[in-house]
Amino acid sequence: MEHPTIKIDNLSVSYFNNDDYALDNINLEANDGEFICILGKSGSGKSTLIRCLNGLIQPTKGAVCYKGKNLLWLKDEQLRKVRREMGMIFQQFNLIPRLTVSQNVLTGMFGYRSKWKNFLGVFSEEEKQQMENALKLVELESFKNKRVEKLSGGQKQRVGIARALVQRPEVFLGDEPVASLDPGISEKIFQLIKRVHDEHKLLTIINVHDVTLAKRFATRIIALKDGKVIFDDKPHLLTNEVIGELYDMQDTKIESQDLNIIQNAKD
Ligand SMILES: Nc1ncnc2c1ncn2[C@@H]1O[C@H](COP(=O)(O)OP(=O)(O)OP(=O)(O)O)[C@@H](O)[C@H]1O
Repeated sequence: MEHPTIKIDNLSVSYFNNDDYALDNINLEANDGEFICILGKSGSGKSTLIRCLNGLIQPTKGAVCYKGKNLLWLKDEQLRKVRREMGMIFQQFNLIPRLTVSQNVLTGMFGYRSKWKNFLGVFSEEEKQQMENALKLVELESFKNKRVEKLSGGQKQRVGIARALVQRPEVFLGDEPVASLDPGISEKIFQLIKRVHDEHKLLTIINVHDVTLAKRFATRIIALKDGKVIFDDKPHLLTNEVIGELYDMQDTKIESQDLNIIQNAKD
């Protein structure tokens, strides 16, 4: 039997092992080809959910399964393999600032190589070619010898995408990847993520505050409120009423310009 790429069963997470749940009984399946955006107010549980998907956070109750395997049951080596198949980008980029663009991208291959090769920093011609291809896709070939600390936020996120790409991922995760970027740059980063998604036929799951971006790029939107899923459907079905409920604006008539205010109101 074919398993869903990701299946979440009765997932709850409490950071303090008490009744205060960051995620409260989540159930969902996600499959290759889906471009899922997770929406929700600050503190609604978006980051917690995305970090459960690759085992960075463990469930307090319930299970996260990747291709039919419960992450909790995997041995360290198996979990490393799963993580290798899940490229991830972050709000603060998580790059190594003093290293160059190409060195940062090459670190994305570490999961495929021996420890001593990583320690010595020796890469084959094929690996270097993979790095060049990824930099070409994110249009940073001419920056490859530049230190990452000298780059703009948008360029740093493109390095993050290239690093995730050389992992040869099957799942692409983003934890607020555009929250620190200007709207125009955010749009470009989403276009790039969509291109990577389409070319590699990935399952993409991205946390985002920007309702407009989510509606434009996602094939499915999941909305979280207080750790619970309150909407899980196609973007065009995300009505202003649901958006109002999501952001506690039920009594306000939401006009399209309000979406810009919502998306910029992080806290
Ligand atoms: N490391 C942690 N220790 C304790 N509580 C945490 C931790 N991380 C998150 N929480 C709590 O869990 C809840 C969900 O947080 P989470 O970061 O998942 O939400 P979020 O929707 O991603 O928020 P934001 O948009 O601000 O990043 C919040 O109440 C938060 O305070």
